[in-house]
Amino acid sequence: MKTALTIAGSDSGGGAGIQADLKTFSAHGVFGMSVITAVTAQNTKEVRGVQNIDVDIIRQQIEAIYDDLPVNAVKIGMLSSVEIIDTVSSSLKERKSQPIVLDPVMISKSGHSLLLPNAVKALIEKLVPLADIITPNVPEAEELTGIKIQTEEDMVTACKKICELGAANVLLKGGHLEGEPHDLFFNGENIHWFKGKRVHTKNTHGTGCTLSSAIAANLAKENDLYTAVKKAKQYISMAITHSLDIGKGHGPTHHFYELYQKAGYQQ
Ligand SMILES: Nc1ncnc2c1ncn2[C@@H]1O[C@H](COP(=O)(O)OP(=O)(O)O)[C@@H](O)[C@H]1O
Ligand SMILES: Cc1ncc(COP(=O)(O)OP(=O)(O)O)c(N)n1
Repeated sequence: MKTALTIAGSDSGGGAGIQADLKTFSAHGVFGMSVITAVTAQNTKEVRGVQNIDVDIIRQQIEAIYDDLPVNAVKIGMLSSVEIIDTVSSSLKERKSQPIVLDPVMISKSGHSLLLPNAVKALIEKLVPLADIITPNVPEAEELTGIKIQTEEDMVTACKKICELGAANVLLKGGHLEGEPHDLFFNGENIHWFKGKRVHTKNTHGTGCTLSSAIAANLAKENDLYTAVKKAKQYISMAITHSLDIGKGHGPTHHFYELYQKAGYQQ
């Protein structure tokens, strides 16, 4: 069985973070492992509190996994401080080889900051060059590049700038723009649009986490990067189509393996 590791924060409400990642891995038939970097007190409406995990225990979690278990792909999510970014990047550098998907989590849908402002520079310098692909949403790409993104042309300009920052590949998610949710893939040379159809629902909590961990799961299963993104886009579209109307805020994406099989999702 293939394996994937998520290095991210815990969402007590189960819709985003580590919980969304592990559900996504399972739905792909991939064995999931986790390194928890922060615990959030969160539900579909709000983030009430955040407790970062001590960097020593973050390092120990990574070492415990790599000293014993195979890791076929890694997804990085919420790493909120410079210290945590330094710890994770230096530990992963030592362990090389596996593909890394970086979701540069900055702010939750409910508006809570999940990355300290002084940590953006560390994310760019330490994590971006380590990743095989980075998957910012529009506000995150704006923060990384300083470019205001309002159109698909702006997305192209921002993707190119993110590659200049050292990213090998970029998937800039278009969910925050008006119109259909088209995501732009740029590999440093060519662009490709992964087109979506907007599902008119408020239940989109954890969409970014779900997409990035689906890419990681598909990479763990030895798909090439383009195919991994293509399948992940199919997966997130279904996960939003069948999202759950639970909680009083943004309900979560849906992750049942049988549902995806019935809908014809090609694993
Ligand atoms: N309402 C929607 N219907 C269909 N796809 C969507 C919708 N909202 C977002 N997406 C897709 O979900 C993925 C996550 O996008 P986005 O919401 O922009 O990221 P984030 O959760 O990081 O803010 C992208 O592939 C995006 O195109
Ligand atoms: C613990 C934790 N990590 C990441 C996020 C952000 O997740 P995302 O998939 O971008 O979903 P929304 O917050 O935008 O719904 C999070 N909320 N919590």
